Amino acid sequence: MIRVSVVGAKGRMGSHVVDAVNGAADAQLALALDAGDDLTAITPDNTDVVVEFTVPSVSLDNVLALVKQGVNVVVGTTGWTDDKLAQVKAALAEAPREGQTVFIAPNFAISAVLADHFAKVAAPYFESAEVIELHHPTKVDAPSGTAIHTAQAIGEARRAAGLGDMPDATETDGGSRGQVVDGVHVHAVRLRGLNAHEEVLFGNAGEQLTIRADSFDRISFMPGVLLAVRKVASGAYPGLTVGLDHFLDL
Ligand SMILES: NC(=O)C1=CN([C@@H]2O[C@H](COP(=O)(O)OP(=O)(O)OC[C@H]3O[C@@H](n4cnc5c(N)ncnc54)[C@H](O)[C@@H]3O)[C@@H](O)[C@H]2O)C=CC1
Ligand SMILES: O=C(O)C1=N[C@H](C(=O)O)C[C@H](O)C1
Repeated sequence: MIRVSVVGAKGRMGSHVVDAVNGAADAQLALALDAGDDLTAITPDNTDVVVEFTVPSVSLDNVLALVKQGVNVVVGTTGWTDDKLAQVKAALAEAPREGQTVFIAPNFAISAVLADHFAKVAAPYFESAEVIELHHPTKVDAPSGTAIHTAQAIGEARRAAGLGDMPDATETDGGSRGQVVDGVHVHAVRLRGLNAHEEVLFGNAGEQLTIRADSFDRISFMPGVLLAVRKVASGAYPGLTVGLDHFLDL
């Protein structure tokens, strides 16, 4: 039995994770904590893997504290920058237990992970690429962590293929062209009724490729969360790993 504690357990994602762990034959819920609860209650004596879904402003501090407390962490919260990832790596280097793991996924839905992968494959073949993410209006961050990850993957693939800047004659822009992430324009839509959606547009003269992933319900993230919990509990991924693609045979 994998003993799983959930941090952010009262949130939209955390509450689904509590249900998913309770419904898994090989996992059992240890602690379910939320804002104001004492994180130091989580120790290797009661927990094998912590699942952290909180808010970008607190996630780094939670992860650093949990690493210091000797537990493995699966993180779904967004807001990760290179600087924050470097702090996690440094904390892991000083971790009290050998082989401790932090796993961070911008997105746990298989549709989103595959969309990201297909975008990486397509990127070298197109002159233009833009990312549009569409979410529920209660989301606090924009653009989404997934869209940033996708844009970075496209930027990296374009660089590796020796592609230059994308064609764009815009001379005046009051913000309509979106946020530029690694040379890729990213647009965020917030609309009542939506959950989590992403569209990647690729263009060449006379043709377009659209890759789209839709998460209609938060249950779509749960198989990925449980996969990550199992992989991390196996001890086969010491250190920091980012992206569910590492656990899929892509
Ligand atoms: N990686 C993925 O597949 C997904 C990631 N997300 C990300 O997960 C995060 C959470 O999203 P939601 O669940 O929709 O947000 P939410 O606002 O519904 O839940 C956040 C929870 O964290 C709690 N919290 C705040 N500060 C805390 C602290 N210091 N310690 C413990 N708990 C604390 C809040 O009280 C709340 O219950 C966001 O960053 C979101 O973008 C959301 C969906 C999928
Ligand atoms: O806040 C959300 O809902 C989501 N957040 C993640 C992100 O920012 O990419 C993952 C998914 O898009 C849902």
